[in-house]
Amino acid sequence: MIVNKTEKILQIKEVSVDFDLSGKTLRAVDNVSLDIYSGEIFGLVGESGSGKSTLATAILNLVSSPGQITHGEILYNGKDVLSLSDEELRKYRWKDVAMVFQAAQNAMNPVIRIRDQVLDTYYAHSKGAEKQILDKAAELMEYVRLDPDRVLNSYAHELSGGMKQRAIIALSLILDPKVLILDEPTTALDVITQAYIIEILQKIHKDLGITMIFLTHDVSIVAKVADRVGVMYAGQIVEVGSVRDIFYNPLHPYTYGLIHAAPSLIDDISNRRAIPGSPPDLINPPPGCRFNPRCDQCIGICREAHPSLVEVSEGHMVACLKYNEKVVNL
Ligand SMILES: Nc1ncnc2c1ncn2[C@@H]1O[C@H](COP(=O)(O)OP(=O)(O)OP(=O)(O)O)[C@@H](O)[C@H]1O
Repeated sequence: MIVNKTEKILQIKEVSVDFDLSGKTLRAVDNVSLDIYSGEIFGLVGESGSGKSTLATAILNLVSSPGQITHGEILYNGKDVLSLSDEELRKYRWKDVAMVFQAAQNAMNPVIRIRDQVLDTYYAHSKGAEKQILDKAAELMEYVRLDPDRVLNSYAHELSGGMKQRAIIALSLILDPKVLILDEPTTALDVITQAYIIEILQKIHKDLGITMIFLTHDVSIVAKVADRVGVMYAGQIVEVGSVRDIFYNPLHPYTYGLIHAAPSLIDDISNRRAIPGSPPDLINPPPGCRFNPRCDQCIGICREAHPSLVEVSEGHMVACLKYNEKVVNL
């Protein structure tokens, strides 16, 4: 797949999302700016609670109470997503940008057959003849290597976890979205099924030219599939770069820690190093760099000054005071 680095299909500009929790504000996404290029696979990695899912729901303008997008702009092909009418939003979701939610298998409707879930989804976002929609659903089921007759006539509980996940991926493609967001698409599946689903997603990407955003805490998946990677920590983007930049030349101590904490089957487990401590409470994050309490390279200024995201080489950006010019020159 050729990535067109000049065509930004999504532009996320200084977006913040707050959750109002009994008078206290939890900022789950803090001033995030990110461009997604047409045709790429973008991997967004970070520990649980770093804000990946919240950012994805913001892209769909689907943040629900007590959450709210409190700042910023999201553009899809230049169109302002946050000011779309309800009708425009219905079309935008699924037709322009579709999302496979985390643990979506468990959220399938247990009392209707998959074929009816396909039709319900389709009619919630568009119009069409039933036969045509079901023919297309059958094609997509075959595409994800499921038996269309069997699956379309099944209830969710009649399918294995891996089959349900593939059925949901097929369903997410029913309205030909241009961008597909996958939130932990392989979590809770065994490693063989994980590899199978990743292979199917890579084929979908190659054949359909669809832009994909993978949200995951599993850096090994991202290393395998992504063109570019964004690293999130405590609601902020701390590093963005090509997969090569991130895995061969990680600049942020958190990125380095995340990569070196990941278990590998071929590597000696004793080489793995867990990142000490845990992510901060987002209601009351530490001043300065949010990673400073866990960072082995922390210097005094890191507890006071907030690092901004700076470009250190083409397309490789990092938010660490070591790379902020004024601080480096101190
Ligand atoms: N509906 C909600 N109400 C209150 N707080 C929320 C809500 N949804 C998310 N949060 C908070 O926002 C922060 C970011 O959560 P989010 O689910 O976006 O992270 P994540 O990186 O996707 O993690 P995970 O992979 O575990 O879902 C967390 O502190 C979480 O507790």
